[in-house]
Amino acid sequence: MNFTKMQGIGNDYIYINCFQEKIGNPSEIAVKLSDRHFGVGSDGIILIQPSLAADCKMDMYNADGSRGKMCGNGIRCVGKYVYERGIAKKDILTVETLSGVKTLHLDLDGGQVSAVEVNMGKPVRKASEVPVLFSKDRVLNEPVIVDGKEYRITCVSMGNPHCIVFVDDVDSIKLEKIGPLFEHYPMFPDRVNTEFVQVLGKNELKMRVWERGSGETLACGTGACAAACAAAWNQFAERQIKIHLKGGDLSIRWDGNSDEIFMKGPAKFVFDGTVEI
Ligand SMILES: N[C@@H](CCC[C@H](N)C(=O)O)C(=O)O
Repeated sequence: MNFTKMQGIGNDYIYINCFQEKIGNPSEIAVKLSDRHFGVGSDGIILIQPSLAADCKMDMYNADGSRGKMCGNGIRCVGKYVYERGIAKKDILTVETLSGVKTLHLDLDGGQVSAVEVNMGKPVRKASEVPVLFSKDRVLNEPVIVDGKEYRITCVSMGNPHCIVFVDDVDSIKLEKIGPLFEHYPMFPDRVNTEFVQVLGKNELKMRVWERGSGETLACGTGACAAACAAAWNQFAERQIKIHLKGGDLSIRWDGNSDEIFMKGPAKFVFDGTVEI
């Protein structure tokens, strides 16, 4: 099978062009290829497929084989792939995802895509949409006890579920230990992506993420949007925010009129390859 490895600020996935390849067992392939010792090595796989509703469709699987409904860093890479590999030579693209059709604006530089802005849609702040078992309709800065310590959580759905935890110092968080405890916390029946966020200023956040199904990743696009929303919602920050993640920076803008969140950042090819599956 032919594949292309790509990354968006270090959140790396294996992209499979399903205009050409047919795969019947994506979950198994995600587990096999994502393995960093016995496979290609990635945070998961993303299938680029034909769509009746948009220029293409994206179907993503985490490294453990579970399916994600949306992937912010992945969708920017899909935009670059679709444009540069000639599937749709348009600087405004639409991509169908399990959480709806998203519109992408490509920045072009000498025929190459240098950055992509994605309309990520409206954040959903209802607890039932995350989904989270909580007596309140909205989970805003609520206390929870994890591993004997109190954390304050805010829950946001960006098509996929996020639990945002504001902390004083993200670097001191023992993510390998605390990440899985949040992911499997009984309050989240579908597991959850957890973002630990430090407020650096009204327009600047620093974030580390433990992703459902992939563990610590260098960045999470939907997580960055959820963190921006949670920060504004808690009045810790304004609606235009730069977020520093381990793998690089994302610019997030939450439009006050439309309630839509726009995420902008880079997308890069790493290499093309062929693998036996
Ligand atoms: N890395 C992604 C999100 C991938 C899916 C997530 N782990 C889930 O299961 O919801 C991003 O950049 O948004």
